[in-house]
Amino acid sequence: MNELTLTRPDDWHVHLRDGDALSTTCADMARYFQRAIVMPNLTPPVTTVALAAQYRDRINAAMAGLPHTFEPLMTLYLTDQTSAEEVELAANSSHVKGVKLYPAGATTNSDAGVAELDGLYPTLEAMEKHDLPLLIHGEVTDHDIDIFDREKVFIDRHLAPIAQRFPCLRIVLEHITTKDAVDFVRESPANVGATITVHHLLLNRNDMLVGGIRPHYYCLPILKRQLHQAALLGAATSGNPKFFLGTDSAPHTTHSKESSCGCAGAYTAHAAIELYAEAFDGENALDKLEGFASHFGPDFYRLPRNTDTITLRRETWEVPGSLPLGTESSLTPLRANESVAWRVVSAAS
Ligand SMILES: NC(=O)N[C@@H](CC(=O)O)C(=O)O
Ligand SMILES: [Zn+2]
Ligand SMILES: [Zn+2]
Repeated sequence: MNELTLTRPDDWHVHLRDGDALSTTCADMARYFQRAIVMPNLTPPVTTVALAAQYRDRINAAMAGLPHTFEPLMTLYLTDQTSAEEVELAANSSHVKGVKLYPAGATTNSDAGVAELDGLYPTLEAMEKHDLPLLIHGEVTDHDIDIFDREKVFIDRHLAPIAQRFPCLRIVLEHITTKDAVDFVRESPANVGATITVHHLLLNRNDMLVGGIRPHYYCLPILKRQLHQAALLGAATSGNPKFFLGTDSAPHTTHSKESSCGCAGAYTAHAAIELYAEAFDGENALDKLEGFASHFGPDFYRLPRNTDTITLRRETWEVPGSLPLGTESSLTPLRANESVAWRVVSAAS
């Protein structure tokens, strides 16, 4: 297959950042995605419906003048202080589509996250009652737990009990990286789903660490061994509607990643749907891309599927070595100075 037409896709997990950065992060997202679930890990974090509305306005303002715009779907950052009233307000708002749980210290800008998960139960009860999805960065932060085991231990210690106690709560385990996560989600009821990034489909820890350390492949949860990558590819291309597209495109300046203590996050928004096409092509599963990229996400979030299409063609193009991040900074995108095998040739609307 050399050409593929899909319902226009959406991205169910992205970091757009704020301020000046929005001018480039939004433009990259608006290339082909119609909607995106926007992560709330700003400094300070987006903790209320009012702050989310202001952030959405800044995103929409940054898109003025673009040929195509996308619709930002906002999220709240869950803290020990998130009240049942705020949850109800969010559920009744038109713009907030989920609440994001970051275990304190688990990832970039998660210092305000939750330290004691048991204390959250009244908030989760309100979310279940008002049918507001819980989105999770699923890693424990205990110092004695090896970084490669943190997702599995989170599932065993925290996610399994939460899913059991709140059987009607819709849960998205974000950016899954292990066979353990695939198995947990697959075996859970239909209210538990997962997003999968394109970098976790295309790479494993050997790509990051053999022959030299590649800081632009460093993200959290960290790339795992090849058997986990294979399980993710299997899940994404299975046609199971529990698994859907979430890029976790997370810009950091080149300078802050190429450092003695580099930041976690991979930038993929410049080539996201094209790289997913490569990953699915590698599995001979291009026929499964549309479900994963364009159908299962809106179905899970109970939003309408998009009605227009994009067309990809097998055609090689080069990714620049550096891209602007806002007007002042630059970042190193995934595949910098290398080629991508698929290109979008038309986006009808
Ligand atoms: N994935 C990452 O490595 N980084 C994300 C945060 C996150 O999604 O955990 C970021 O905001 O930079
Ligand atoms: Zn995360
Ligand atoms: Zn993320």
